[in-house]
Amino acid sequence: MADQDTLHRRGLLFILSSPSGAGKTTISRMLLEREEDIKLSISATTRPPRPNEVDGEDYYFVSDAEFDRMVEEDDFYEWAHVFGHRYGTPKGVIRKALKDGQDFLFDIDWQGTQQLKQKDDQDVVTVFILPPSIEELRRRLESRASDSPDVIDSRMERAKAEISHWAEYEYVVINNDLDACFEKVREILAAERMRRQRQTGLIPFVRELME
Ligand SMILES: Nc1nc2c(ncn2[C@@H]2O[C@H](COP(=O)(O)OP(=O)(O)O)[C@@H](O)[C@H]2O)c(=O)[nH]1
Ligand SMILES: Nc1ncnc2c1ncn2[C@@H]1O[C@H](COP(=O)(O)OP(=O)(O)O)[C@@H](O)[C@H]1O
Repeated sequence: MADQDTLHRRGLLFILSSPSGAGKTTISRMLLEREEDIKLSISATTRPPRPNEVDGEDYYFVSDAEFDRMVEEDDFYEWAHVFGHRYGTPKGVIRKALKDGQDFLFDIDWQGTQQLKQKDDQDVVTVFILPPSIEELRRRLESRASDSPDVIDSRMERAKAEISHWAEYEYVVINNDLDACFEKVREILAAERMRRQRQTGLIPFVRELME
């Protein structure tokens, strides 16, 4: 947002994707806690909540019928089937807030990333988080202890498919040491905020020099 050290600029859509278990939820939470002026884009999903999840904070947990209605009413920027459930990004206030310089964080998969890039390539920044190894990915999924062994197996299969899309992203960061990974993600955000194309206003002395 505009202050004495920054020019007025458009907001950006900061997308973090990773195979399930690589750490994007953890990194998203750190970013929202420690970084000012970025809001989470909260998705709607037909998946049931996990015990620690809160409706309206982690997701909008909706029924199949409600999701159908939202699709019919064109309420989504994009939506996709993932693990047998549906997930979508409600348009809500996003478009207007971008103009005012509000940044949004998206924790979405490669399908959603492709759709958002098609709709709004200039505002999108894409970051892919990789685990240090496949074995470590399985360990993390097991340590999260929120899924049955069958679900973990299917998440591992899906992880391999998700990883095959890594080359479609602008940035790739390996989540080995959590704090180091977080700092890299934060540096990407800081640099992207300063891109000249995002600046929509000139400070007076620059405008005078341009005249
Ligand atoms: N396309 C799309 N994918 C989403 C959306 N919200 C979440 N996802 C993806 O759905 C997948 C499953 O999410 P979740 O059930 O929370 O498990 P997670 O793997 O622990 O994040 C993840 O890959 C998310 O990135 C959305 O709005 N659109
Ligand atoms: N760098 C890391 N080292 C060790 N464990 C991690 C690291 N990053 C995340 N984890 C743990 O791995 C599990 C999966 O992380 P999570 O953020 O839920 O992944 P995702 O959202 O990508 O599915 C969680 O239990 C989390 O605490």
